[in-house]
Formats: sequence, structure tokens, C-alpha cells
Amino acid sequence: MSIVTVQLGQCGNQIGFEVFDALFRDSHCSQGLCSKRENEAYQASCKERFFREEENGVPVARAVLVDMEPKVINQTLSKAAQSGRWKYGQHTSFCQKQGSGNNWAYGYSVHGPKHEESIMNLIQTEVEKCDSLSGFFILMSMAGGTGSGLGAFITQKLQDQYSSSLKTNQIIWPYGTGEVIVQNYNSILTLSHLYRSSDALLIHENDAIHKICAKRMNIKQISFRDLNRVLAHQLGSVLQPVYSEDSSSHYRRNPLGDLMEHLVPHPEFKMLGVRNIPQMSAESLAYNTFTWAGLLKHLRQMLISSAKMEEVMSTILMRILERTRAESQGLQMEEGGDRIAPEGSAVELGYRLAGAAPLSGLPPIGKASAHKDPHFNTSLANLVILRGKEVHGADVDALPPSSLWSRVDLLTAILSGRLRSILFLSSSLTTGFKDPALYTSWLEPVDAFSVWKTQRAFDKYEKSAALVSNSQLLVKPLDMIVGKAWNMFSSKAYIHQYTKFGMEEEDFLDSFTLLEQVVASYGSL
Ligand SMILES: Nc1nc2c(ncn2[C@@H]2O[C@H](COP(=O)(O)OP(=O)(O)OP(=O)(O)O)[C@@H](O)[C@H]2O)c(=O)[nH]1
Repeated sequence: MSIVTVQLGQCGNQIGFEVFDALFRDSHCSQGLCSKRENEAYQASCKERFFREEENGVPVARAVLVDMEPKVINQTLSKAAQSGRWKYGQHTSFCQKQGSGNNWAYGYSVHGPKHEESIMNLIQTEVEKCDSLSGFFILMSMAGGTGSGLGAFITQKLQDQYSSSLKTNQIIWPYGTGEVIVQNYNSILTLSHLYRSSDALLIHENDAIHKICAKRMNIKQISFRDLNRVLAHQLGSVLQPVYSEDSSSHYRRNPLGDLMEHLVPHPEFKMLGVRNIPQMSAESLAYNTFTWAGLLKHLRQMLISSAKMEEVMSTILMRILERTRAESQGLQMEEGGDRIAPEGSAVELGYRLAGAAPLSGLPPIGKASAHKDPHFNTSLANLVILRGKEVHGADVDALPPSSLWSRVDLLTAILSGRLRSILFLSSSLTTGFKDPALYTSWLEPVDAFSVWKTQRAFDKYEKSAALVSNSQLLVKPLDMIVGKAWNMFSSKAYIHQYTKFGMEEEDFLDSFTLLEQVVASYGSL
């Protein structure tokens, strides 16, 4: 079955190019470490999913490109054509002369209705070229204007027009430092709208990807292109063909359906995060060898410790700086000089840490995110995908105790007070990813955890492991974004920029309500 990808805005188009390039390069690389027959089957399956054949034999991406400015689309089309490996179709892009100026309302309420017909026609033409449609993969940022606003609009239209096809949105969470003052408004509007019309949100945080570029890839001057390559690798490690459970010679046929079946057991929970290892520079890779036990140990550690405190803290500090900057520019973000932050939210915590005055003013929001233990990450569903040499010997059920919890880990955990994690780990040295303590009580681990394996190696890695997780990992960043947007909304800052394009304050309130519910639902796992 095939996937039609819709790339929207600067971010969606730039990432889209890297994803198709990564998929193509991997499926044609000579280091698949498997038989020729197997490699051919893998290539054919990848092609069926993401590419169609054109008359001259050059594979064409099953994609539609949309932006309101021509520059990025032109660059994307020509980069693909110049690669000589694959290209985009001739009449698969739509662009205009003027972007959305980072205004979600402009993308959603102006560009959306105006260009709906043209964009939906392009998508329909692409759908008609698929023998069998698995669904739509929609790439966009959460915080700009076109990708986020128009992307939310188009996802809604896809839901109306193709209600029985799956829609997965890959969305980019903005840097916490804040590139644009209204990014939190755009973000909550995007998330709340997608929550209504999409089946799953595959979320990547720019901060987290940036960190991978700096620490694991050892890149000094990090560009969007670097970020996008890391992202494309992560997405490829999830989306490339994998054997089905009942057969180790046939690839799964329904890529989006299979993901959804294993990861989204309830429509209230549709935020998915991706982790994968190893991901490192070619130089480092040459000096490293990996065992399945070691890779699984690290993947499991990434899952159980939310370990996001430093990111949270830096975001809080940036928020305080942002606020100071806004105030010095005469922007009254909060009434009467009172510090108004959602009680229990990270912003409030930031004020407390900064020694600020007690809170006042607003009804609490995001309260439900007061987790039992802020360091522990409970999952609803996890999927581990293993690719490479001797994969059938990789045991996800029983990790050797020595590989689970090193002394350094233990010391770090004790120092950081992760008591529940320590107790949990010490009681579960042999239960791997199927430990009931990892999951919410209303799902049996056997239903909540899946593992897919394939011996065909991915990219340049002899062995690699990816984890797609529907868990509490994103609750903290979500709570922060909702809290920041609420702070601005309470003083009506910049609201006129949205209402002048037809939005109402009620729309914001609906978004807050929906996302509060999401935070509360994940918080109660
Ligand atoms: N990872 C990644 N993030 C990007 C890229 N380009 C932009 N972003 C992020 O996307 C957000 C801005 O969205 P854009 O896609 O640039 O905006 P747009 O959708 O084109 O909307 P307008 O510019 O308002 O027309 C910010 O959070 C950026 O950090 C990219 O190539 N890669």
C-alpha cells in the first residue's frame, strides 16, 4: 500500500525532501547486509510505499508540495531533480507569492479556503496514482503560519474527503527559546485542530534534534539541514519496510495502519515520539561496535527517564528573558505587573525558582499535569523496531541485569532523586520492555508493547533500534506551551492579529480546553 505525503510550508518542504532522499538512499545502498533477493524485496516495498515510476524510469515521490511562497518549493524541486536518483512529479506543487507571516489564522482562514480546491485536486491526482492507499503523511511545522494554519486546514479537508484513510501528521515543535513571539498561539491552535482531524501526531522537538546534532553527531554549526537529516533518519527507521509478525519473509503491507494499530489504542492519546540509536557521525561509527543488548538497554533508558528537566529549565529561563524583553519594549503581557501563570505549571515553577511573587489572577490551567512523579514516564503503547545483523537473537523481554542499570546510572538516579525509577528498575531487572510498571494499568503489556524486526540493515548502521512511543514524554512541553499561550491570551496580547482574519476568542478558549484535557488524560496514565 502507498502513502501520499503532503509537504507544507518551509519546514514541511525542507524536511520532506530529506525524508524522500533518506528513504531512497537507504533502499538503494549496497550495505543492506542481506541477500540480493531480500534486498530487492525491500526496495520494491519501499518503492510501493513512497515512489511511483515515471516513463523515463526515474522514481517519482508520491508527494504534493504546498507553500505560499515560491522560494522553498523551487529549491526543493530542483534539489530532488539534481540528485539524479529520484524527483518530484511535474504537476505536484502549489505555491503563491506571499506567505502567512507566521500567522496561523492567515494560513487557516485566508489561504485555506482560497486555495482549497487547487490543493485538494493535486492531492486527489496523486491518490489516483496509488493502486492502494495506506493514508496520508502530512509534514509541517507547528509554529509558522502556512504549515501550521494551512496544514491544519488541509488535514481537516482530508478528514472530510477521505474519512476512511489514515492521516498521520509529522509536526515540528518549535525551539523553546522562541523564534517568534506568537509561536505558542500558533502551536496550540495547530495541536488542537489536528487533535480533531488527524489519527496520529508524530512529534519532533527542534530542541531535542538540535541536541542530537550537537552531542551525538558532533556538528559545530548546526543548520536546519542538519536537523532535517537527523529527522529524516529517524522517520526512515520507522517507515521503511519491516517484516510482518507472522512471517519473516514478507514485509508489512499497510505502513500507517500497522503503526496506528499498535500505537494508538484510544483517540484521546495520539501524540507519538520517536527515539533511535545509534545515531552518530561517520567518524565515531567507525570506532564503535554494537550489541543488541546494549542498544536495547539505552533505548529502554531513553523511554523510562523523561530526563527533560534541563530542557524545561532552559525554556523557563528563556520565557523569563522573553518576558523581560517584551516588557522593555513596552508590551504589557500581563495585567498590573502581577505574575500570572498557571498554577502548577512549569511557568509558575519558573517564577518560583526565580524568586518571583506569588501567583494571582487566572483560573488554574494544566493542573492535571502534576504527575505522581515528574521523572517517571508512563507509556500507553510502545513499538520497538530493530533492523540489522542477527536481529532474531535480540531479546526485548529479558535484558541481562548488567546491561540494564550501570553504576553510573544508579548514582545519577540517586543524586537526582529518581526514587520511583530506582525502585522500579531494581524490581524489574529481567522484564525488559514488557514490564507492566512501564504501562498504564488499563492495558496489558502484551497489548501495549510490540516489536518489529528485520535483518535488512538500515542506512549505514549494521544494527539499529527505533522506539515509537505513545507516552507521557510530551506532556511537559505541551503543558509549557499551553501555559505560555494562556499567559499571553489572558492579557489579550496579539489577539487582534488573529481576530482580524476571522478567528474568535472562543476559538482560542476551545483550543485551551481541548489541550488541557489532553494534558490531564496523559497525566492520569
Ligand atoms: N526542523 C526544522 N524546523 C524548521 C525548518 N524550517 C522552519 N522550521 C521551524 O518551523 C517553524 C516556522 O515554520 P515555517 O515552516 O518556517 O513557516 P511556514 O509554515 O512556511 O509559514 P509562513 O512563513 O508564516 O508562511 C519554526 O518553529 C522553525 O524552527 C526546517 O527546515 N527544519
